[in-house]
Parts: sequence; structure tokens; C-alpha cells
Amino acid sequence: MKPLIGISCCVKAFGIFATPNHAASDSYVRVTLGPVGGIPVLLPAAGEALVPEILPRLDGLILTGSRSNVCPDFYEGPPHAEGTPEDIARDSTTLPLIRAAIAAGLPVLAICRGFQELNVALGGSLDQRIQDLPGRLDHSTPSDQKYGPIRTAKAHGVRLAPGSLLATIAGHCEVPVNSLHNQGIARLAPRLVAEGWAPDGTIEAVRVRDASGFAYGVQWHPEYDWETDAVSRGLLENFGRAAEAWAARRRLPQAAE
Ligand SMILES: N[C@@H](CCC(=O)NCCCC(=O)O)C(=O)O
Repeated sequence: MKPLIGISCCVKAFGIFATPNHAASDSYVRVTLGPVGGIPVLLPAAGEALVPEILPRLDGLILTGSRSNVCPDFYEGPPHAEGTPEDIARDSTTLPLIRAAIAAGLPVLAICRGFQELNVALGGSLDQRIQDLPGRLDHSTPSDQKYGPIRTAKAHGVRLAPGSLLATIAGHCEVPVNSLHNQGIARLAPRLVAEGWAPDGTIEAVRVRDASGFAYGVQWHPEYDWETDAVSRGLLENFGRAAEAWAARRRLPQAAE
């Protein structure tokens, strides 16, 4: 049986009455069914009470990207600029979910907003508009950029730490990535190890130092280019193998008490 992969949802108002919905991009469903080799399970932003009930049923967890931003209250940051999208229901679900998943050793792949949530969940902080910081690139893609291939195209290089998982997958230490974010890691959480950097020093890849299993995050979007990018595909496949191993262990008969 294929591993069950939890996919974090956002709360989004859509439909003719703009009522709240729990939603995740189809790209995460497709990569889960594709290179990850699992079965996607959408996780509603239903709060911390969901965590102990759902975690034991999962074999892996993907923290998805989103245009919304982690509420600064969770990292003692300044209030967002007026109009910055937030999703407190998602934060209130994913931050405890990440801590519990890491503690349990469940395979975790954190992408973009999910990468930022991983850092905040483990005690780090975020810069809210890195393009406004001296010497930093603009890592964002205009939200009015309707032409998908431009929005998700390669935007800059990432230098990888020698010997890191991504450098091992790539076979070298410099990879091109897409870039669709305004925020970025400011204070790196103590349990995270940076393993990839943009030319302006923005942290783009991390590993959980003491995780007992696969626990990685990337600021870019491997789900957008895995069909043409071997590093993105390799990261997703490595996560899938970790989830498959977790699922096999979960199905072993429990030793008699
Ligand atoms: N909102 C955060 C995280 C950015 C992010 O997850 N971007 C993906 C957006 C989805 C898309 O446009 O395809 C930030 O701005 O840093």
C-alpha cells in the first residue's frame, strides 16, 4: 500500500458567497501521486486538536506554499504591512503539527511558506519583505503575473552545502531555482541547519539537525518543475522513499504486550 501523505491546507474564501474553504494547490496532489509515490490526504486548517488524531495515520507530511504569511505573533515580529495576507487558522494547525511530526520522526518536506513555518515552529523568525533589505534580491513574483511559465521560471541560483542531500542529488553545489516569496528566514531556528543560500545570502534550504527521519525544507517550489528538474524530482523522490519506509514500519504487526 502506498504511503499516506498529509498536505497542509489554507483557509481561502471563494465561491459566490466567498465562504471559507480548506484548499491546497493541485500541484501538491499531483507530485504526491507522481514522484512522491503516495496518496494525498488534505489536512484542513482545523487547529491543534487535529494533530494527535491525524499524525498517527500519516506516513509523511508536506507543508505547502501559499501567498499568505505566517502571523508575526508566532515569532515576536512586527505587525505585517496593511493588506499583507495572513491565515491564522493555518498557522494554528501547521506549527504544532510540524513540532509533533518532527518529534515523532515522521518524514517532513516543507516548501516555501511551509519552509518558513518550519523555521518559526522550531523557534526562528522571518523577515517580512526581504526585497526591502539592503543588498537583498527581490525574490517575489508579481501576483498579477498571469503567465505561468514566467511566474514559476528559474529566478536565481542556490549554492548548496557540500555533502548535503541536495548537493548529493545534484552532483554539484549550485542549482537554479524558481522564486515566489517576499518573506525569508531572519533568525534560523536552533535545530535547523542551513544547506542552501541564494546569491544575496537568503537561506533557501534547511535540514532539521536532530530529526530521526527525513526533515527538509526548501524556499523554492520543487512541485513546479520536477518534470524537468532532476534536483526537484530527486528531493520529492527521497521524501517519498522515506514515507514509504515509514508506512512499511507502521504496518508491521505490533509486538504483543
Ligand atoms: N507568502 C510567503 C510564502 C510564499 C509562498 O509560499 N509562495 C507560493 C505562492 C503560491 C503561488 O503563487 O504559486 C512569502 O511571500 O514569503
